[in-house]
Amino acid sequence: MIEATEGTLLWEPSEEFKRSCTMSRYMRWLEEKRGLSFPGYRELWEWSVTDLEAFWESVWEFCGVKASRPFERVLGRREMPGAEWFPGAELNYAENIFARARPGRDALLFRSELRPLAGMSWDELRERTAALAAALREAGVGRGDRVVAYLPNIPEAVVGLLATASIGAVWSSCSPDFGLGSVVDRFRQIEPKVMLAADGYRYGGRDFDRMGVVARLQEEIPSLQKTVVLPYLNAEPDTGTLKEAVLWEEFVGPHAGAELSFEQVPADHPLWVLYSSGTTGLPKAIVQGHGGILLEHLKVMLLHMDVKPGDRFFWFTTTGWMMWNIVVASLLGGATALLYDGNPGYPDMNALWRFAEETGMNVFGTSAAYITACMKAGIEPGREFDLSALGAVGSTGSPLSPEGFVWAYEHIKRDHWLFSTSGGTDLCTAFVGGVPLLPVRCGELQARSLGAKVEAFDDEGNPLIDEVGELVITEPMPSMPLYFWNDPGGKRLRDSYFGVYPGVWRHGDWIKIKPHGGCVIYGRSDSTINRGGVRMGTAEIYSAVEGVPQIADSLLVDVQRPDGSAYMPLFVVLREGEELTEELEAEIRRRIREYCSPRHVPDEILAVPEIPRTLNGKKLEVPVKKILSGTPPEKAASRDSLSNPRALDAFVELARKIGG
Ligand SMILES: CC(=O)CC(=O)O
Repeated sequence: MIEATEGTLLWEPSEEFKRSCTMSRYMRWLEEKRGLSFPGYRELWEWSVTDLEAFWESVWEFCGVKASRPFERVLGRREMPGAEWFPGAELNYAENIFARARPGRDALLFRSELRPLAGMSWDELRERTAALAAALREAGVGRGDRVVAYLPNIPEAVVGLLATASIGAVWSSCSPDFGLGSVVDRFRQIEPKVMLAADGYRYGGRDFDRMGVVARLQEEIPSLQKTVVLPYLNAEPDTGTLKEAVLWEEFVGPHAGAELSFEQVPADHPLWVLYSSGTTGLPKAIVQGHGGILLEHLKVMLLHMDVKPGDRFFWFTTTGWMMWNIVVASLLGGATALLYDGNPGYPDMNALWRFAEETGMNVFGTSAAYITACMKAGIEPGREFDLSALGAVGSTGSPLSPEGFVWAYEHIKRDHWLFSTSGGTDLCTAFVGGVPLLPVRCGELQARSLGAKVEAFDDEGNPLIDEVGELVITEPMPSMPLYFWNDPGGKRLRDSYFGVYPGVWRHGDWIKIKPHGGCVIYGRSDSTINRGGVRMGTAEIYSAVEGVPQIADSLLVDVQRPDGSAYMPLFVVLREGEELTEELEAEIRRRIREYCSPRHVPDEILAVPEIPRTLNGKKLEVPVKKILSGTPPEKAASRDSLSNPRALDAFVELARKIGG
């Protein structure tokens, strides 16, 4: 039995592992080509966040970026917001993916509840991408136009992204289990020309026909000129109720055999739009660029996740989470990207471990919540499956508990590299996490990533070591948002990240940086709720819940229990004379499932007299979450800053009951 205590040494890379990892090769390359020698990772990291230009230039060179025009400077401007990366360069993200193609080998391996295990070779990926790109062009899509996808995590989504990027258009995806309202709130903002949509999907053995939602999306998004329907659930979906709709094969078929060409775009040309939603307003439509994403993803894949040509890389995700973009980025390392669409707990909790055996998976990435669920289910993947190819397990989404670390070493396999990693949608990367040269300690992320000057700040903006503080990034990173869509003057972007510490990125997580460089993340300091790979701001859930006539107000928090499991209660304030009946609860759950996502249906619905609010009317999500997690109420919230301090009492009482 290994003791689940934070800081316990769980695994050390062997000398051979260290010698052969790409990070070591990069260090040898720096010595040989740049005359730079570093005794260890810590010194390398210090250099990477100090001499930003030299570091990012070396990543460009070492990783062999393909560009039709070189950059004039690495950083035009260094300040945040507004840093300018690689001015002068012209390139294409998709071209860089295909530059690492391994002819005759599988680019993708996929399986879903509807499709058996199958591969797609690099040649086929190229052909399909070329055909779709040509079809999009013919449909009038050009540089800067938006193509959106309401597709599951299947090869067509990867083809869609690469085709869109190849022609310089802008990609954006939502998973088909997102409800109508969430998709409209995202896609309508960016005025797409074309939508690629699946007719439905299967999850946990149940079929979900989405043609009704697709029809409603067409009504709600007037900019759409064409909808391409992928028969995924049904061989012959009924497109009768749709306007300007065409089946996938009819759309791309006439372009079979087209040549794939790559529009050359500046580094800051928009590549895709990701979304992050908070407590108020529409989800932020975050725009990231070809050059910035390419450099950051090459760094993460090659140096931090140590993805090598021929590796089989998997992360359990949907197309509505940035980890899907990371899965696509594994192609930059020459890996085969593994895609899985379905319920990871169906038909039982071994579903993904079975997939790991079938595919000879080398890297198994998932959410901390999934590891905790496996632990609770008492499964024994290491005993039941041949995981001999598995070298690394990655965890993200929320902090992995010490028990989760120990479970992985005791029940997956003793000799593997478990990296817990953290970052987010806003940069589409992990900026704290895996380093193949360092040991794994229980409950810790190994280190801050290269080029990521992550610090813990106190309220006054002083850096902290060995104390919990706000996670900030004090130097620009290339994958930071170029801008938010529809944010003239950049006000919303500034308010979102730079409002607390001017010129410094405040991420919205709590972090402790330990003296030896390991980090512990304590979850969100804001109120985004990430469940099973679907990240949603509470504003969207409130709008679904508060649309129920009997509900006057609501509050949702996702609390992590000490054993790592999640508890997500929804608090509702009922209108005068109403009662929280079973029917009312069912209606609330139905609305959340349909308008937001099934993953955000609460564990429990509880009636409270009032929702605590700040003096300027904001719901007190973080303090309530802290109280329910066991923080003494007087430390969690200052009653003076509340408009209704008495409202806290119900939560303090509940915390006592659940032993928080
Ligand atoms: C890498 C990550 O940070 C993923 C997430 O939690 O959204």
